[in-house]
Amino acid sequence: MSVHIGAKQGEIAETILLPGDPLRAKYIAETFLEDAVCYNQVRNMLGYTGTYKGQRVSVQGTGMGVPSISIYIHELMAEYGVQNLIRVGTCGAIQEDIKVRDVIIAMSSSTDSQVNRLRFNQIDYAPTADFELLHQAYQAAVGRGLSVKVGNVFTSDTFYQESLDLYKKLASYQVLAVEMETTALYTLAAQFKRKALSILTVSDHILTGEATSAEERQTTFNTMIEVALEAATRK
Ligand SMILES: O=P(O)(O)O[C@H]1O[C@H](CO)[C@@H](O)[C@H]1O
Ligand SMILES: O=c1cc[nH]c(=O)[nH]1
Repeated sequence: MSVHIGAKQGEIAETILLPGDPLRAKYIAETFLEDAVCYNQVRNMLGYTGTYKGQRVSVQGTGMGVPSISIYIHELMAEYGVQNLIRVGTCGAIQEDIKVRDVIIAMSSSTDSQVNRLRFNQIDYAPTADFELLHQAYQAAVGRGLSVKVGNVFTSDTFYQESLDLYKKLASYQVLAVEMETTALYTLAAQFKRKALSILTVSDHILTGEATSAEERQTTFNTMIEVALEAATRK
């Protein structure tokens, strides 16, 4: 096992879905994977491996924020050889034409986290999605008639803000939504020369206050998972 993941070598697939919430990992495994087996219960950060349309796929909770996801994806790539990493998360929209339940594919991510400034000696690195995964996910989403937006998202170190001024400014520079992990995912995947993508369901609108019910979130969430699995397993 690695420090935070209790799996034996070979128990984790090369392709993995990454929700923040470990109970969402359980839900995905039970709902979408066949013969799913739980490989991790350390810190209750559940991880499962099963098959989707005959191909091996894992799903691992990452927790919330850059430090937490960084630990899990570092170990998944360094210790378990994971190659394709797709975050399936929620986000808060900041564009007027984006509504709750829409699906966003993060082409790139801006951040207020200092981790990349530290990593790159104060320069601004631009964390970017893997183009092939992005293209496959976009095609899968459009093929389902989904309202999907592709663009820059903001990875924040804070969930609660005292003022919305920064988000209004980011919106005016075409940033689509706010979440808390994508910058770390794209940067670490690049470091390890692996493929990564973030697909996000809009759970709330930060500027209008619009929010989804739990039932609505579930339905949209299912569609997003199908898009992620299709993108991950397309040949
Ligand atoms: O739904 P998940 O994947 O956890 O993602 C979003 O939700 C959490 C905040 O509630 C943060 O982790 C944010 O990125
Ligand atoms: O990080 C997040 C996720 C969902 N909604 C938000 O407002 N922020």
